[in-house]
Amino acid sequence: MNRDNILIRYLKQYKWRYIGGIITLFIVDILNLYIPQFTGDLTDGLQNHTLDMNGIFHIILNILLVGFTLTIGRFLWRFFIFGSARKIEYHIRNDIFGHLEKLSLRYFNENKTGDLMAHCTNDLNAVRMSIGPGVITTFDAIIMTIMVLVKMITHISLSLTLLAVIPLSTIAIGGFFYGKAIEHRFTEKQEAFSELTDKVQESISGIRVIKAFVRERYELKDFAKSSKKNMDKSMQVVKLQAVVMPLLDVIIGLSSVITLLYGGYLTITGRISLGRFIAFNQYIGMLVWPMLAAGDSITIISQGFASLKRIENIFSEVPDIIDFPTVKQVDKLNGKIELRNVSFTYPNKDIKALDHVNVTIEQGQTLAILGRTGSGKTTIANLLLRMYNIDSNSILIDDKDINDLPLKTLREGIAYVPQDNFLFSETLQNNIAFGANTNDIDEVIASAKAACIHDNIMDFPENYETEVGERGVTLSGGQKQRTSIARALMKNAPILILDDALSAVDTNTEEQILENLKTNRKDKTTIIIAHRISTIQNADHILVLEEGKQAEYGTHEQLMNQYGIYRHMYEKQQLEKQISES
Ligand SMILES: Nc1ncnc2c1ncn2[C@@H]1O[C@H](COP(=O)(O)OP(=O)(O)OP(=O)(O)O)[C@@H](O)[C@H]1O
Repeated sequence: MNRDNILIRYLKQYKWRYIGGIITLFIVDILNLYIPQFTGDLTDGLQNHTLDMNGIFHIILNILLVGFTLTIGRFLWRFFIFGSARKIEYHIRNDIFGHLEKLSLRYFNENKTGDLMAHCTNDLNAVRMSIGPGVITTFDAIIMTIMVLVKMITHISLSLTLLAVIPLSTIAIGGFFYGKAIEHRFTEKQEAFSELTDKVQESISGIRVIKAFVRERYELKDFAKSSKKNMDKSMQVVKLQAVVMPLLDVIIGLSSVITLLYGGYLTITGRISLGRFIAFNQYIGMLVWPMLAAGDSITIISQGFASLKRIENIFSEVPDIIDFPTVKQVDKLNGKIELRNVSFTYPNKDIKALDHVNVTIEQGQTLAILGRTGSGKTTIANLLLRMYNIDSNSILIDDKDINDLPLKTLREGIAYVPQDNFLFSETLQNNIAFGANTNDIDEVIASAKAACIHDNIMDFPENYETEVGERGVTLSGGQKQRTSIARALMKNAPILILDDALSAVDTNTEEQILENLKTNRKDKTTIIIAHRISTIQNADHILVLEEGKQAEYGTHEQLMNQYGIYRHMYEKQQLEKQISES
């Protein structure tokens, strides 16, 4: 979708409203032209004594009627065009969000949250301004200019009108270069704003760390730097406007002086009447606005284009984790998993996160993954969830290549407890029911009981209605972890992945949760990533990773007999246990 297509697609949807708005604007501008004509007729009538009181009332009535129609017309074009611009802004914002949701983790690893937020707020605002006030100002300026010129030529004098056109042409030429310059400066201003938004977002999210490390002063300095950059870039836009706007005034002033001089001469020499001279002055006054508006509309539209280009960058990002053409019709998973010689390197990294890993788990079995930090455990979870693409026939689920499974079926078939236990700023009930098709409180309670968090929740004043704050800040680490387990259990998926999900619970609770899993997840597959051998020793298969490589693989007994890393870890942990108990 290129930049023109984005706008045209949305504008097309509202074309009748835009056409209605522009026609109304056209009518308003035509009617506007009659007011100078009426006042001119009034002046001539009074000067030549050709008007009686009835005639005066008649002209005033006409002015009032035109005034009334103008009021309605102005309401209508505002309603049509400003209303459509707001609606288009609403649609683009939703579409950006929808598109962002389709993009892979790679995109979010490479792009900052604050930057994306700025696209959805500030840039969209600039686009709305260009398709609302920008459109109105441009059309109004063009229509008004043409009409006034026609009226001046037909009603007053061709030579006078030509004098008025000369400054107009300089504005048109200058406007082109001004537009380019303002678009460039505005892009820089929006980039600085993105950076600033990102700084605010990151600092507020990390406020606990900032306080704990007493980095408030440093952060403030850093923030002030971003804020200054934002101000400087805004000032560059303002400076350009500040130079150009008075120049417009000068051009307009010069044009008025010349035309007034020449118009005065024509009146004195009797070539035009006094009434026409007055009407002409009013027409000149009516040309001032379109000329000023030309500056405004160039600014607004150029800024809109600069922002549209930035928004277009999001839309042009093609989602890379999608259903491939080879996708098969599969509605649900059973739970057999096979990793065949899996090797994987993260985008923009040289080191292999996984290196020739081979694992087979039948439906209903449990696989435990052990290994030092950074050995590739979470990477296996990422690949099973297809957060990143992997070569065909490396991972098979239910004997089918993972790339041939519909993404929806795959992710619906896996319940995942991530390491960071992210919770939404919602009630506990809604958080636990997040991935399930129901919000039923009995099911929520059953899952919470299985995750050993129910008793804690019942101690909260509002029980399951308790709001957990942003990212779950009002809960302890262990409570967050068990809520996250409850959320995964409630999904009741054929495959469950627990990524270091029992690290913040004591050994008794851990045992209880593992026991509950055994009964609740009979015939369902479970992958447990852990550091404690006590967590995983009953698993059907144990995979020990070392720098992405499959160091050991087997059951507890088999690995104990190998006298390798696993046995070493086991003995070390046993010793630690004995020391802590003594
Ligand atoms: N999004 C990413 N982009 C680039 N490299 C990554 C990314 N995530 C992880 N890595 C790298 O891949 C390797 C394996 O990371 P992974 O998260 O799988 O380790 P892990 O065994 O789960 O570690 P831990 O026990 O600390 O959670 C590490 O070297 C890590 O730096």
